[in-house]
Amino acid sequence: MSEIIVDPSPGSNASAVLPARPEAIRLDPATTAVIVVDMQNAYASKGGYVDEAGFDVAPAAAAIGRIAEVLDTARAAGMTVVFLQNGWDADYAEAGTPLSPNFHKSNALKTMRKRPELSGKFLARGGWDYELVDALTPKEGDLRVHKPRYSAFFNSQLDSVLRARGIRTLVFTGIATNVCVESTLRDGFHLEYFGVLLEDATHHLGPDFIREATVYNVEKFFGWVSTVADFRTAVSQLPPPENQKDQ
Ligand SMILES: C/C(=C/NC(N)=O)C(=O)O
Repeated sequence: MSEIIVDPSPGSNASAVLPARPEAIRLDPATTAVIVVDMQNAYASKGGYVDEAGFDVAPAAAAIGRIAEVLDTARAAGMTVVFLQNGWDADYAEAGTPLSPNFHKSNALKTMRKRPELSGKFLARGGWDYELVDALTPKEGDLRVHKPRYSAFFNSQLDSVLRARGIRTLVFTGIATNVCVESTLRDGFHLEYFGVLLEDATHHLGPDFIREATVYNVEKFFGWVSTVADFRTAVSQLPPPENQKDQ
């Protein structure tokens, strides 16, 4: 039996076949975006929100290195890179009132209410916590999209930014595997995007079984699962895009 290769953009003349579970998937750089989910100090640095709320941020360091590798490979192939940044305005109007479930479920808001000395510190635009980690600074041509909830498809510019570029496939990296990464990949599925999770370029919040649950969900129901090494091997074989030739 021949290998099944899922092809989100049939007819493209330059594409890479990414080994993935449950099937290989074809990546056309013109219609593929790498999505970097919330690689902000809040989620990946000591002293940020997640650390202060009692989660382990140490494993984020390994994810940062692997994401940097993915981005170098993607940019060299001419893929779109989108950095998502989670948070709200400095007055927290976007965070919601007690009529919003976010007010009650956000661990950032809860931690600040419990420890008033931290008030105004977490996930506020303009603050250190909201900023991307230094090691993952966007380069020329990369896009940044602000998001106020776990799924980047709600109350954000993401869908129109992707549609305007003809993007069909989203390759996911970032934090947290089981919260914003999974929420965004799931909503992308319902909007007809093909979602690929690079499982070792993400970090989860909570016990390890929750990471396994996300990987299972993606592989079985919502998309495809692959690795940084397979992404690098497959995508680095592509010719450089026209605008990068002879440079
Ligand atoms: C818990 C949490 C997750 N965010 C994310 N980027 O996955 C939060 O924002 O409070």
